[in-house]
Amino acid sequence: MPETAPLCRDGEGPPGTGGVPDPAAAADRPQAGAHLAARAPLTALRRLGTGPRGLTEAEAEERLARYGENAPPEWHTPSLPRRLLRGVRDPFTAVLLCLAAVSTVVGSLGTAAVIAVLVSVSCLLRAGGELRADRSVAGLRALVAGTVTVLRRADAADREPESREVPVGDLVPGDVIRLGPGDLVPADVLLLRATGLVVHQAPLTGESQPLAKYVAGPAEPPPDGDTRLFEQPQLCFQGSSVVAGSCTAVVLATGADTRLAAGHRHRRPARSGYERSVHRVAWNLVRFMLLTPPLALAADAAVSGRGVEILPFAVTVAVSLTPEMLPVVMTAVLARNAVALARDRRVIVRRLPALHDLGAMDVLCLDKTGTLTEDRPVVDRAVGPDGTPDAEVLRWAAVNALWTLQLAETPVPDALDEAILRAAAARPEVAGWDEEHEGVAAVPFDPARRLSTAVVRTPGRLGTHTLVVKGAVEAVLERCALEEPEREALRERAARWADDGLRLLAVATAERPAPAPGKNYGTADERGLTFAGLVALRDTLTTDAPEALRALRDKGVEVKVLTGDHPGTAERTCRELGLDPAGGAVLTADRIDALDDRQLAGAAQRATLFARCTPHHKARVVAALRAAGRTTGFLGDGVNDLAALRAADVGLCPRDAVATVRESADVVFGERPFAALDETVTAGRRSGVSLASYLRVALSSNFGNALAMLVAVLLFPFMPMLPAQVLLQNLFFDAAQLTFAFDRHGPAALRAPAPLRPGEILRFVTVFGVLNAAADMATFAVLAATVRGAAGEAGQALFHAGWFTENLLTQAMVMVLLRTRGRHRHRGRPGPVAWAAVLLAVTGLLLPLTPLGPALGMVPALTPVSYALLAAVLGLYGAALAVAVRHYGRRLAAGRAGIGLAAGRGAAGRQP
Ligand SMILES: Nc1ncnc2c1ncn2[C@@H]1O[C@H](COP(=O)(O)OP(=O)(O)OP(=O)(O)O)[C@@H](O)[C@H]1O
Repeated sequence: MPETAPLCRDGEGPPGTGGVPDPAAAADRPQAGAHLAARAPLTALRRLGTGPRGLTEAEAEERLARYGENAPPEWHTPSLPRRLLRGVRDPFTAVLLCLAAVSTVVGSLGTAAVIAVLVSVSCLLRAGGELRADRSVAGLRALVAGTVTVLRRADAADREPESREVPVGDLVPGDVIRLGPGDLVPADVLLLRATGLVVHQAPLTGESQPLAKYVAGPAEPPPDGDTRLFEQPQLCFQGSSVVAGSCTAVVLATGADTRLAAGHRHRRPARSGYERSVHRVAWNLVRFMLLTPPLALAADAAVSGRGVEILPFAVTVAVSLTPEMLPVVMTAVLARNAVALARDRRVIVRRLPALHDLGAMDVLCLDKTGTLTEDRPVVDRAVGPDGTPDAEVLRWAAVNALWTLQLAETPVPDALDEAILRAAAARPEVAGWDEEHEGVAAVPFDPARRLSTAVVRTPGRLGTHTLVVKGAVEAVLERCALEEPEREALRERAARWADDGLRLLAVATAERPAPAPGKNYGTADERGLTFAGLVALRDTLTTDAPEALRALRDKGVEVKVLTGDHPGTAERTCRELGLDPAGGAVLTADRIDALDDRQLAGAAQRATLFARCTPHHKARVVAALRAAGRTTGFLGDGVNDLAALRAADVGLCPRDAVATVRESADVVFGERPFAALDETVTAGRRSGVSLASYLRVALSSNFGNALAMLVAVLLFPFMPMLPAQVLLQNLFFDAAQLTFAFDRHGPAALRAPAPLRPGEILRFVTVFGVLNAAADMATFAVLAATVRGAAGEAGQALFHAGWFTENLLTQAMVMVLLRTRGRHRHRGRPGPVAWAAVLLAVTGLLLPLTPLGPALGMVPALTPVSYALLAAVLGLYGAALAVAVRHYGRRLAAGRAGIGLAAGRGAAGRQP
């Protein structure tokens, strides 16, 4: 807050109008917010057919029927046709459609028809899967839907409104609501009163700097155009969040009429880290696919002089590279794990792809208060400047808590204020504290300033006001008129108590002459204060936190604590949790400030505890960890955690977190977070491992086949497989791969974070693709040597049948052997992938024998010698695959350990 920022005076809001709604005047449509905002609050209230005391229940009900539910735009899921259209925009589908067009032009209608079937099946499966997944997420979202504090009256005769919580969806234009720190602005609203209000409007404007909002004076010019509208001080919009301060406001527009809904229609959701990795792999493949037909044509023309007659085959090779089932498997895996988490552990995954990031997470940052502690602190003692018990200190602390709560109209007190009010109410030595003072002005608690201020009339001294300031020890002491040694001694006492695990608040007061009418208090008045004393509070650790954090560390997730609290208190908490803060040095906010981003990336990796953090520090630390290549999660519950939560790869919060945090989090825990943390991470890993398995299997098999076909077309004077055969076996392989969505994994595969590294996947695909192509080449050699008259039509039909069978058998083998990375094999009953592989192998063996075989140009009349030789090729390929997978798994493990060591050493060498 700037030094001159005003402290709001009580009663600055519009005077009451009697609140009788004027139905005849309620002609303004709710979306006409701009011109309503240009009017004085009273005129706007009248136009909306409401008053400062809100609507009656009957009016609210009638308006709800008229304007509909106040559902945020992201709750509206697109229809099936819209999803189908979106599926066509997928790069693979687009390439397939281009290839179908080329096939049609060159007269290969069969190929075009099969591609069309492939595209339709994959688009339908994908759209259906997405629809199901979105429905589940919408259902889960409803479980964490927020509420808002609204003023409503039972009927028109009822003069005093009741302030109560209603679901955000029930809000209607004309409702009068109250918002406090951490609240999400639930609709487009016009401020009636505001105290120190600061909102974050990034979801609407992209502007990351929070903006002060206040009730504009009559001299303010009216708004013109949308950009100005967001800057209007008296307007707040759905989707913004309250960073600090509080307000009473009237609802102008809800649901589809809000500015957020209007903007949302044109916005695409941002991609998660995991989605970006998949996208990178996909684009590499698309490039290869686009290169394939011209390459095949050119090479064939050079070697055997054939022309465009091989184009259908070249197109088919490109088609066979596509992992058509990628979107389907991805959506199905995510939805399945998310639904299981919600059902079994009451964990709600609000953004499905976040589950992958959770699986890849290797560092989890936690805020202390409310997450690691129970958030029900109790006052332990209150002492004066000399360290002896002093009831006056508790009295002033309670006065501050009461009046900041009342004047700032914060909907609920925070845990520390609540504890102070409880203690003051229970102690006879401070009896009457709540009647002695009358509040004048207040600035509620702000985590960036770390203090709150109330101004009260001084009893018995007309024209004198008392400023009561309460907050973090350092923040209050630096505003007190103290000699340096005295200040230092107080700091040391606070540090000693903090080491004992006590949470400390300092209290200071100052008497000031009441300002002249029209003049406000400013933050500059919070100087030269008289130190009153310290209030010490005790907080207990969440019982299941130590065990859950140990389990997490055993799974390779590093734990770091980021807190606004005193380093001593936080260090003690860390020790009780089994974390060793001293091992990596405690980073306090002032040390963080002294580091640039690069230095912070190193220091943040080493430290376990970050104390005295403002929201900005927490976000910087999270961003620094991400910049250092760590997949970072953040678990927090307060408004001071919001920026960090948004900066993290994956944001987590408990269900009772403040509304903005709940809306920004990717994962919301329905019950105690630590009871379900382990399983949530495991579910994330399960989906990450499933998807990586699918990519490994699909891509290396497709790549190997394409490579073999390209070489074969150059070696043989005929096509090694007819386009229809390639596409059919592609279809069978695709169908079998759908089972990856239901794959089971052994504990070993889930023991470490499961990131998707595009480079690693592409290297794997290249190595195993070449191995696959080598097996195919060996098959060609066997068939060429044993099939007599291969150049003739009958010989070709034999050749095709032989390769068709061998190809499906190798694909089945790849599904089983490349599914895991050697060491991670799941032991026990065969899972769905194994069964699908068996079915695929049986199809490969039997299909050429059915009437479909000859219809597709295959005659399976191979000699026993051919069969024996093909079996030998398969056996050798299987053995080579098993050895390569084992070797690869070992190298990967060694490489990761090496990387880990190197990073650790490097980081240790760089001191900030
Ligand atoms: N209601 C309050 N009034 C005055 N001072 C407060 C109040 N709440 C917190 N403080 C002070 O401000 C400091 C920072 O508070 P903040 O809410 O940012 O973090 P925290 O609650 O200490 O920890 P965490 O970041 O783990 O949630 C607190 O340690 C405390 O000293």
